[in-house]
Amino acid sequence: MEATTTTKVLDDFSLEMTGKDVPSLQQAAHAIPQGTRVNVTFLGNENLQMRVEAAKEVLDLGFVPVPHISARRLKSETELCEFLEALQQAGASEHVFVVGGDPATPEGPYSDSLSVIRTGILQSYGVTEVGIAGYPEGHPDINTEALWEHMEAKCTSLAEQGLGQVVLTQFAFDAEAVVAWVHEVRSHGIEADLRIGTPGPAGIKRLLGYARRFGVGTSAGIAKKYGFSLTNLIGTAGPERFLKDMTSYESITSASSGVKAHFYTFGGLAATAEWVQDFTAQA
Ligand SMILES: NC(=O)C1=CN([C@@H]2O[C@H](COP(=O)(O)OP(=O)(O)OC[C@H]3O[C@@H](n4cnc5c(N)ncnc54)[C@H](O)[C@@H]3O)[C@@H](O)[C@H]2O)C=CC1
Ligand SMILES: Nc1nc(=O)c2c([nH]1)NC[C@@H]1CN(c3ccc(C(=O)N[C@@H](CCC(=O)O)C(=O)O)cc3)CN21
Repeated sequence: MEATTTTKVLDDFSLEMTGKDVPSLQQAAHAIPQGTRVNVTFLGNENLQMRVEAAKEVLDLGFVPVPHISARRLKSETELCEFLEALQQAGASEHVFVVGGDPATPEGPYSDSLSVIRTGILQSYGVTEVGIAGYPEGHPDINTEALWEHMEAKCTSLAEQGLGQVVLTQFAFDAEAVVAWVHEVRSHGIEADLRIGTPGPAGIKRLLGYARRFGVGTSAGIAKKYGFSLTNLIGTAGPERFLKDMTSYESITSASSGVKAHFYTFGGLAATAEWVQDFTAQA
């Protein structure tokens, strides 16, 4: 009974890969349902060609590519247009995720995702749906009020442009924080689907490293939620407990919740895909 509701958020789950993960995606493909959305990150150490080739491979393997666009990493409007053009030619421009980007100073004309959305040029390259970021555990450098203001402004602009919207969250470890955040999103009148960033199974050291890098939670808090000891970091940890805790709330599992899981794979695409497969089969 409990397992069935837990796995409901795994229906139509999505995954994330980097441009370097193309061989891993090929290896993992057997374990991923056709039509699954696969997001392609926009990392500073990868280029347009790698991002486009990854999106194309996602498509060729029968999945739905969701390329990321990092506003602050774009050096010019030309770079934005070149990327969108290449994606459109590959048939991979329908869904995109537009995010601010980590550079402390913007590298070009866009200081935030709203300015990319407001250019109004996304749909001229075949974009029909835009993902935006959400932060159930807050953001280390952006105050919470600004996050809500920007989320509302982005949703308004997308609606005005007739573009679909989905909120994809930063990965989280605290199920209660996610549940509270889902309520808050809805109380802001935002009806978009919510894809909850979930860490795929990974070595504990690696998980804590990514959490520190992106300012999510604290090691002590994560250890407590996941039930491991900070004195022994050997071994891997998966999101079983996080998903079970989150889906013990009807607001998450009800048919109208619009809540789905999105897995950050942290270099373990096949491990994550197989984990979802096993977890669903055991339920
Ligand atoms: N959620 C995720 O999966 C990912 C999140 N990020 C990071 O999330 C942050 C914000 O992205 P969005 O939510 O799209 O915000 P946004 O672009 O909608 O901006 C919201 C507010 O935060 C400010 N801001 C944006 N990026 C900033 C930064 N790096 N440093 C300081 N202030 C910043 C903007 O000027 C604006 O006032 C960025 O740092 C981004 O790199 C990056 C990649 C993936
Ligand atoms: N603020 C913020 N910025 C981000 O860039 C970001 C987030 N948050 N949240 C999670 C996603 C996941 N992201 C990433 C970023 C880098 C790798 C990465 O460095 N991968 C290695 C290979 C894997 C490894 O060895 O750990 C690589 O070489 O690219 C993976 C996922 C980026 N993302």
